[in-house]
Amino acid sequence: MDEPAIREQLAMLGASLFQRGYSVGTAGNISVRLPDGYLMTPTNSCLGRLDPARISKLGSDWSHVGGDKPSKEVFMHRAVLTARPDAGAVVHLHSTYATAIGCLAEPGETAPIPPLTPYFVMRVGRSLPVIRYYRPGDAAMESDIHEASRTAKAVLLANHGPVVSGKTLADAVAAAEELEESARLALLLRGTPARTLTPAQVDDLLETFG
Ligand SMILES: O=C(O)[C@@H](O)C(=O)COP(=O)(O)O
Ligand SMILES: [Zn+2]
Repeated sequence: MDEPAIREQLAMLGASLFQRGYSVGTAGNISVRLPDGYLMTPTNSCLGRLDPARISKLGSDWSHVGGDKPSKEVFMHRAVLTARPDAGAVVHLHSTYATAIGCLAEPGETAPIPPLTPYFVMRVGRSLPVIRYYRPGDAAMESDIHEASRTAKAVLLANHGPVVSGKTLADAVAAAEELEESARLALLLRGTPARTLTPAQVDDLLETFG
């Protein structure tokens, strides 16, 4: 896909997330890797009303080269995209159930959502590291997120929300949606003797689809 098509897709998927309640107000931000840099949602923009032409463009050195002022979370996105060379996009949301889990889990935990269903394992993977609280936009979060992202497709920011990567923008959005539904399921089943997938079943999924 060329850059104009990616800009259109970003606006379309942002609107889709917004319309289905995965993002409210001006919460969340999205980045996409390009051959010559990155696209990023502008700061204080609503994912539901992105103008493709005004989406921020950053150069390969992450400097702002076009469009509106980028999200204040450039460091968050840079942390993931530099740790995961195969990742083409990053989606950060404040989706309700994942954020709730991020308020319950201890920083340092790596599996705050149990492997209840195959699709969670297939989309998000074995681990979802919980990163300690940082003030939104704090550049200090970059090294923690970078380190955790070397071995995890997604991380959960304590008391803030999920940060999810994917090979493509569509993959990252699908994984963010799956993470939210799995968080919802985990909270629905909290305190019950729900059966989880076994380690062997998780291994089998990752070997087959990972
Ligand atoms: O939580 C925050 O403030 C940010 O992480 C966020 O979600 C929106 O910030 P901008 O992308 O700068 O609008
Ligand atoms: Zn945020």
